[in-house]
Amino acid sequence: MAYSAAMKAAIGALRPMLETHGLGMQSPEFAKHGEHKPAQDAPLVFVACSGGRDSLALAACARTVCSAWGLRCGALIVDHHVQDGSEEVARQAAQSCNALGLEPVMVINVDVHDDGQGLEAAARTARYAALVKTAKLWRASAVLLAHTKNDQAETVLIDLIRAAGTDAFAGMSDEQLIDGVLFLRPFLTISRAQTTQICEDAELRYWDDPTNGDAIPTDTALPRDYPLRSRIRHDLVPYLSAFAGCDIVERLASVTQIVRRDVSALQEEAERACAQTVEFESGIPAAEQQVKLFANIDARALAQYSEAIRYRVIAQTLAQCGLQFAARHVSAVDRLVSQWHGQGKVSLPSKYSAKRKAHVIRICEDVSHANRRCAKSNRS
Ligand SMILES: Nc1ncnc2c1ncn2[C@@H]1O[C@H](COP(=O)(O)OP(=O)(O)OP(=O)(O)O)[C@@H](O)[C@H]1O
Repeated sequence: MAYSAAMKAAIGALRPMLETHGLGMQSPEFAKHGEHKPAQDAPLVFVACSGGRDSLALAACARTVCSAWGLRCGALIVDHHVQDGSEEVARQAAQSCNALGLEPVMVINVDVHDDGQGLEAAARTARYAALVKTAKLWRASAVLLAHTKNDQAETVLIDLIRAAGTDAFAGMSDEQLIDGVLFLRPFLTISRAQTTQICEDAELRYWDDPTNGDAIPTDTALPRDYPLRSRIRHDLVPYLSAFAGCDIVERLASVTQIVRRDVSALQEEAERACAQTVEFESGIPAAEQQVKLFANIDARALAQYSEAIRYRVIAQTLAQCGLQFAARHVSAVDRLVSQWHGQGKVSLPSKYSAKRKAHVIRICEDVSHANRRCAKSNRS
């Protein structure tokens, strides 16, 4: 395999991230250069591979690093069956991963149900569920995702368009625990041009998703029915770069690194505040329905915190109750905390509402407020 500058940069990004998570060299005997056969019970790292340039480049780099350090390295390819020819794309991706020497290489078929969130979001939900399930089954130490610096910049712009608040500038995290499975994004400092170069150097045949709009000339705007991410990549990013006279991907990606530090400090404080002021309890499940979570917020205790922390605690609480809420719901609940004058309940999505009685704000289904006995809190 050719060790181009792009490959060296990508491996340089991957190695410290694996080491940070205890996935470094498995034995001093692996200090010698070259490939080493991992022990049967060596930690297993999976690459989530779509067959695109980014994840095939990651597969090549991960296989190189893992075989040098005595780690096992496999690939998970999810076939969503939502596009024509997806079986062939998955088959080709599996073939490339096998040829690179990854093992095991698995194609996972998923059913995508669009319950109103949109096909793209439904596919993502199904994909992560499949990755989590398989990673657990194989007791994998980590699943690597190939989001690049370009994906990061596009994510910031998408979130800004959707008015996601401060966290929009933080972009994606380079590590994330989902249902107990560690997901790592080692390529957030690597560009799409670099992953393309790695694939070309290694003669890896990658697939370009037609909805990315790569086939449409750069001077023609993508039709509005293309995914937002594709339109941002194809139209907005080049426009912003030309407008600002700089590489806007580079700028946005470096902003995320700065903001992530601040956001994680705020988030840690919010989690502490949440532990001190919110209690969750299970609602009574209707037949065959999932148990719903209700919450009791100690409004007097929460009022001691700054607005920034209060908003995070409330947002976190609503999210944990499984609600798809908007910013206006958070500020309305906050008014029960910070501008309390005996006002009525705040209506929330999914037939939930928030109602304050004495110093306790109870968040539950509307019908359950009626059954509310005096909400107890062990704090006064
Ligand atoms: N079908 C899939 N199977 C397994 N992993 C996937 C799949 N789709 C996406 N991923 C993982 O999620 C990452 C981000 O997905 P996204 O759809 O944003 O990227 P992509 O354009 O498909 O990236 P790539 O160029 O690697 O294919 C991918 O790089 C890959 O690691």
